[in-house]
Amino acid sequence: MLNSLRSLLMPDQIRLIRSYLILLAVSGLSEAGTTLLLIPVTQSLMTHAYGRLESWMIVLTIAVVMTCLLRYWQTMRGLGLSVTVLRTVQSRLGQHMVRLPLGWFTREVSGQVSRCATYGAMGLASALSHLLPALLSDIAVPLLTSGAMMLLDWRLGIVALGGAIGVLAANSRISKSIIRGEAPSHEATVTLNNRVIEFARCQATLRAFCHESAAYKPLTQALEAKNKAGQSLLATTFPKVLISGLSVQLVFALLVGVGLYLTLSGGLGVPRLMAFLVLATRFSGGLAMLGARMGVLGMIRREIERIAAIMNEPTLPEASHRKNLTAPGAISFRSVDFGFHYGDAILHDVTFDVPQGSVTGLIGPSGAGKSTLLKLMMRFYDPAKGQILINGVDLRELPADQLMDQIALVSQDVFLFAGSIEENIRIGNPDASEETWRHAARLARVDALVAQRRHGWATQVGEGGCQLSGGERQRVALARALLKDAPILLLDEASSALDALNVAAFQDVVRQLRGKTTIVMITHQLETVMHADYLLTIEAGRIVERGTPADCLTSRGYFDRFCHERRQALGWRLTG
Ligand SMILES: Nc1ncnc2c1ncn2[C@@H]1O[C@H](COP(=O)(O)OP(=O)(O)OP(=O)(O)O)[C@@H](O)[C@H]1O
Repeated sequence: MLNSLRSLLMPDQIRLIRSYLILLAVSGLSEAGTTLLLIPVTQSLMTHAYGRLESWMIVLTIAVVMTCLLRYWQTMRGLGLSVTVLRTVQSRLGQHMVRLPLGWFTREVSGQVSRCATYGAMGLASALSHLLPALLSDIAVPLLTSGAMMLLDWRLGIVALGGAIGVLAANSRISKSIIRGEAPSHEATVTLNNRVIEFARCQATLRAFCHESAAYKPLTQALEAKNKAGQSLLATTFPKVLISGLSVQLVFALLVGVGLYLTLSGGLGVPRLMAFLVLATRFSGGLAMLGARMGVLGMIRREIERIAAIMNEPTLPEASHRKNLTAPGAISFRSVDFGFHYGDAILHDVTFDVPQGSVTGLIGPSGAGKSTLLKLMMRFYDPAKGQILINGVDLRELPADQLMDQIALVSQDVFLFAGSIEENIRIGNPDASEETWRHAARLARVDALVAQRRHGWATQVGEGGCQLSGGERQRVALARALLKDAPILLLDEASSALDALNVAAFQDVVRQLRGKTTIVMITHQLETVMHADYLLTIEAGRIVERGTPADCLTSRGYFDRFCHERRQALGWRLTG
């Protein structure tokens, strides 16, 4: 467990946990020692030795006060530590996830991640502040009380120790089998989380295609599966918990029986029997709690292992030193092969150069691999073979932040953060002056859209930008990308959702940046393509044409067909 914790926490936090454990042990010993003082107190009481009783009562009072103070100190330390640990685990999880290859973020991990970041991290934090103190005290109490019984009569001590070992061994087996049985319930919970996220995200599609979105079948099935898994966990756990409780009661009965037998046979006086019964009650209470908490600890250990498994997912190897990029903006692909999954090739032997400051149009049929090329330029994935270079430097040799400084992206699926239009644009460069960001917004024609809104720049865009139209979202995203002022601008279908007027405005932006910024754009707009300096045509993951639009036309391949189809469509629209 400590090993898993090491991968989640900072070394100084591990040290803090160690010193906290020592404090817990001291506090647990103090509590158990206080319990032990009940022996002389009870004995003095039973033998009417009131003088000694008074002295023992003073010692007991001091011990109780000390235990309370230690408890208070330990509680405060525990709470502070649990808050720190919760924050650390959640932020390290976040930091790690931004370095994972995008391929890891399939839909099916969102439920697992959200469970780990909330339930798992909270479980770990509360284990430190609540479970561990109780657990240590549960360990200390049976240990010390059985030691005290040993002092009263060695036979009682032996029975207590033997009983404790038997109960703990049984409980360890029981908690292991409960944890094994919990796996299907955990899987069902993760699946349910995934379905709930999907249900919330895909409401529009659900309403359009499912007559009753409330009865979305995969969600209903996931709920049923979760219920079934929960019930079956309960059914298998209940008898085990019962056995665990019974085993403690058996040990208690055995202790009482042996105590009574020893008293009746004259081996133990009544005052000692009374002291023993007090100890036996405390002993069995502690033992019962220990059994229950061992099970909870096992569950939390599983949660820690699940978080650690995410933290151990290999990140994309990253260079630590920034490189000197003398003329940033040039992009080169050298014999690149790529597939999202092992053995599944999407791009084959892709080689091309994009000169610095040029405008390059990327065209090709749907599914040919155009967006994948842009994702590789952003290093969302590494190629299986070959090299991708920016200004002659392999992407793998650039630290992630330096690479991200080089590139701005307007993707196919524009994502805006819940907040105002202004905030969404300023994400592109939070330090930009008002004049600069407004200039970027004007270039992307966001000012026109803002002019129609009552709240102007403060207009809220909603989660993911849902309160804006597709074209409006793209203009805000374009302004954000322009504000970043990166040497490379990648545009993926950025004009597909814009109307004719906005397409023209969009082309204006491209014209304005030509020569200063390297632009690679995926577009299906004929006019935009014709204004590109160079074209790259990709079919089935292979570059089949490259050169100026005029060069590509002469090869009478995909680009020729593309122009023909667009002109026909235009003619159809004009006459239809
Ligand atoms: N995350 C992914 N995992 C597995 N396969 C993927 C993934 N993303 C894309 N693909 C597959 O890779 C291929 C290329 O996809 P890509 O999105 O690059 O095509 P595209 O040329 O941009 O298409 P479009 O013009 O329709 O957007 C497709 O067959 C697609 O199914």
